[in-house]
Amino acid sequence: MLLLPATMVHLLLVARSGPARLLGPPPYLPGLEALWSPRALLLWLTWLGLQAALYLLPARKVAEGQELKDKSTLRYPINGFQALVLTALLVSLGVSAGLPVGELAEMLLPLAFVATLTAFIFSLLLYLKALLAPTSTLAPGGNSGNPIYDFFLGRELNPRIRSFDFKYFCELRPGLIGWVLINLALLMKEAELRGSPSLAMWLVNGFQLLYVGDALWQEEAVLTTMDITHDGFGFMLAFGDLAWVPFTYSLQAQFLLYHPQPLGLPMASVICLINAFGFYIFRGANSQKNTFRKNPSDPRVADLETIPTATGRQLLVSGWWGMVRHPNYLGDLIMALAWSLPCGMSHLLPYFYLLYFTALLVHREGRDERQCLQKYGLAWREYCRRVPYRIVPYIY
Ligand SMILES: NC(=O)C1=CN([C@@H]2O[C@H](COP(=O)(O)OP(=O)(O)OC[C@H]3O[C@@H](n4cnc5c(N)ncnc54)[C@H](OP(=O)(O)O)[C@@H]3O)[C@@H](O)[C@H]2O)C=CC1
Ligand SMILES: CC(C)CCC[C@@H](C)[C@H]1CC=C2C3=C(CC[C@@]21C)[C@@]1(C)CC[C@H](O)C[C@@H]1CC3
Repeated sequence: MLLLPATMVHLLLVARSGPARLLGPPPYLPGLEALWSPRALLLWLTWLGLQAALYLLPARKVAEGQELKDKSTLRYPINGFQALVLTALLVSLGVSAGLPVGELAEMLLPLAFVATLTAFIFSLLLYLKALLAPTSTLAPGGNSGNPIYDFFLGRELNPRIRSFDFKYFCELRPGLIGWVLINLALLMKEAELRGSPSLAMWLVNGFQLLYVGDALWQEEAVLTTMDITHDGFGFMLAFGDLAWVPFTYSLQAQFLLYHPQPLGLPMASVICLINAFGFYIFRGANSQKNTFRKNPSDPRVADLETIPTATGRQLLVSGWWGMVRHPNYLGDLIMALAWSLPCGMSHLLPYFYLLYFTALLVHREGRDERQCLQKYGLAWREYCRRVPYRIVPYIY
């Protein structure tokens, strides 16, 4: 809990330092005056308020989540993409009225600090709220009796006030949309400093906007992820969603602002192809599974080979899910590589996301395997026999 915020601050400091050495010591230790700013606090609270207001707007659809322990289901508004578009409109209006969005680039440190503070306070409130929650609403993990462990993992599965779902809100809105807004601010700052944004900055902005736009367009799919169906809402997700995502996922754009990299058109085209290839696998695999889970007789998936399980559900064993057991992770990792390549090969720092993400997905894959083995038993073993590789064909 201390190491994660410290790592984030280290990354922010190193990205703006001359040598930009990921593995070196931080260039300096920031004093409280560099971290604390009432303006950053006000900006951050306004941002959270705006995203909460957009969440409460009428949605194009209200989706039902997975069945809970007590056989009930929760309802979720599907209006994340709408929130992204409305935020973009508001930011465009602000920019045309002279709002200095580029200045955000200089406020990242105090903003990351207030986001971390918010995550700590929020997690504490969530922990206290869980003390009053009925046992049926608690998450399978995160209720060990060890307060530090439970504070980290989160005790309540879907903490809500009326229909406002805190975990679902945080997972997709303030952090994910904040990430692309920070990228945009870095792009505008670069244009201000150097006359126009570099090609590398355009690519990083474009690729990551595509990723975030896609996540919000496919918002309903998040309802079946283990974060929503299995994990409690505690410090790990609160900090991950509110601070880690916007301030470390934008590291490549931060690096480019302080360390401009030459990028020619031929190399840029190759990088675009790599991103497109990763996105094709990522989206293809995710859509195939989502379509199949919604309706196995859908003509787009009806011809795929499957393994029956004792639960009545089937497992896909051909198509994307017959290639490796987590084809979506493979696509995601290929995209992560494409986001770092525009930053050149001179530094390790822009590759931090790729390294961290590999570790996160390998760990996540292990967790998912254990849950699937528990859920599907012998059928899962048969699936593993038929599809022996986890993420990368013939390698892992
Ligand atoms: N950028 C980031 O920081 C992160 C991105 N992600 C991305 O989010 C997306 C969702 O990831 P995540 O929730 O981890 O995992 P998945 O979308 O891969 O979901 C795993 C679930 O899929 C179902 N499943 C597994 N194998 C099969 C099969 N052969 N046939 C049918 N169903 C199967 C099982 O659930 P069931 O059988 O119950 O349906 C399993 O529990 C991924 O694309 C991932 O890359 C994830 C984490 C972080
Ligand atoms: C702080 C820790 C080291 C780890 C925190 C993990 C979180 C940052 C991630 C856990 C699962 C996530 C998902 C996404 C973003 C990152 C977190 C919140 C997506 C929303 C990214 C876009 C994809 O299309 C869907 C993802 C679902 C899981």
